[in-house]
Amino acid sequence: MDQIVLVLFLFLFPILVALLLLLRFVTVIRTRRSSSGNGNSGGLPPSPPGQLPIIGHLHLVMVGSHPPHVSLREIAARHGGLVLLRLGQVPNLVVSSPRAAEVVLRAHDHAFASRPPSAAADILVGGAAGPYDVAWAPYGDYWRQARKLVAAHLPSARKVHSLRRARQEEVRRALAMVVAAAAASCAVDVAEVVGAFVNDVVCAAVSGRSLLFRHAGRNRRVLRELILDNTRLLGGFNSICDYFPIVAMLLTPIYMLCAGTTTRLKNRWDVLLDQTIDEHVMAAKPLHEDHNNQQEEDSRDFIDVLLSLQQEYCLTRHQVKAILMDMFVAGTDTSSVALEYAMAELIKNPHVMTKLQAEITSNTLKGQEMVTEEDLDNMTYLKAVVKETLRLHPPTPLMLPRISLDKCDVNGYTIPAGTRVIVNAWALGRDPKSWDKADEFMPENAWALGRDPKSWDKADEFMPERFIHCGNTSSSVDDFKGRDFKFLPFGAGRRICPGINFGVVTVEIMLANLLYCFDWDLPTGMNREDIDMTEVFGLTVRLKEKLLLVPRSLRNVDHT
Ligand code: HEM
Repeated sequence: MDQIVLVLFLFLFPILVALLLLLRFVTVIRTRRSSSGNGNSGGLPPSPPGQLPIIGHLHLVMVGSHPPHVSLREIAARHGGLVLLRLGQVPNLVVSSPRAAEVVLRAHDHAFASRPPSAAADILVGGAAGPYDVAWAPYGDYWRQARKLVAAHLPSARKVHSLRRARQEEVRRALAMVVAAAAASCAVDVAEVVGAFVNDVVCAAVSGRSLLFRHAGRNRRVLRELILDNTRLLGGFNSICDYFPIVAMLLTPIYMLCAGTTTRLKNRWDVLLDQTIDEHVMAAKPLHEDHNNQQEEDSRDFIDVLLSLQQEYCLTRHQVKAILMDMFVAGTDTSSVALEYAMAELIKNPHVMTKLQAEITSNTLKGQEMVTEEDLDNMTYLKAVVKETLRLHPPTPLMLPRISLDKCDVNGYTIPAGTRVIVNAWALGRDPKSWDKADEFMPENAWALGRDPKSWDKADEFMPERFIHCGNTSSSVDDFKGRDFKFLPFGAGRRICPGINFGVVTVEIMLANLLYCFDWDLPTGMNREDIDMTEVFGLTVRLKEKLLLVPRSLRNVDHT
């Protein structure tokens, strides 16, 4: 098989290169005509020099020591908040300034409400009409229905509230892992503790009655692996098929090989999802006549809800599985990454940790063994710490890609229909023009001229206080709701994350308890400066090196 692929590759490669060069020639001529025809105004946004034949600007994003969101910020610093990059064959509009983000995500919300085609999503969650989940579905009737269904039943404020007891149980279970390490004076791998916790919280909400994925066991490990593989395949710039669609079409055998990895992943998902759906079907109880029975409604997990609405929404099993996969992937990795970064920043900034611990302790009844969700209401500093973490480390730094449905005008530039859009949420959160004090060091017009990275210092600092105005933060999720375009960890517009309430409360309750029950130190011999914040890029970013911290118990937690 490998030899056949090689022969085909050697035979087809020269033809392919010739075709791509021809295509490139035609594109350059068309681009020049379009720019000269429009003059400065109404032309395409600026593009950095250094575009290469065939790969375009791909090397500027992919090659080098920085992950793509950092490279893209450097490009923006030199060429502006709106830049056009040709990645492979595909034009990409990179949005890195709050003003440009507001025009794209608010003024032209409709034009940019779709997702670009993704070869991996087509296989993992796709059907005849494209992806059948919510996150990758193209804008249209199917997406509207699926999103309505998800938003009304899983992450709605009422449902999130009804799940608080289950969350508290999962917090207790996670704390037990830490208690054991504290008793033995051992370091814990923070990602492992918070990853297991978030996994169990999401599983409790999605497939509550089923223990298939929950708690230590093989299936939970498998689920974790599947989620990581999904974020690797769906994120980033490594999908040849997405950036070279003609290559994918012409070199079918190679395309099949690329697709092989994704198909194997999809098959593994199918086994787990079919098993848990079957389990639910077998155990299904007829719904009580009285559909308003709140208790009964609250006790149903998301799979119960999906199955009961399957006929009304005309959902196939394939579509049910696509939506479920979305919930596991979108709900799990994002919150656990946020928790890990929060702990990393707190250990690097001990004065913040001390202040936060004082606030948590003073807002929790004396003698109470754990913080409850009711206690969180008055913890303004905790909410500021979570916001500051998401500002500096948005778990999906480039959000999810969009595509322009129609030709439109953005800040005087013409954006052709079919342009992919990358919003760099990571760069928005560190834009020194937007974030306190950083402006002191900047001449007003420096953005367009390029800047000395040294002057990004303050915007790069972890300062939760910047979210506290007159001793108060606005309600926990207000700043996240996509109205403030310098801070978009959950995106904005019609495709904004529907899981904000769910994600934020999951992060807040776990973080509060980790700091209420324990003091945290670095392993012996390690200094704060030794903490390696190098990131691994994917749909979500994560720390490359394990964050190992030594807990010391502050109070007894009954974890039996
Ligand atoms: C800290 C936690 C989370 C973060 C930082 C986060 C971030 C994001 C971002 C940036 C997007 C893309 C928005 C856009 O294109 O404008 C998104 C979409 C999405 N998120 Fe979240 N998310 C989190 C938690 C959750 C949870 C808990 C769920 C579900 C239980 C969820 C479900 C989704 C779905 C379904 C979409 C796709 C929305 C669409 O395309 O219409 N997320 N999320």
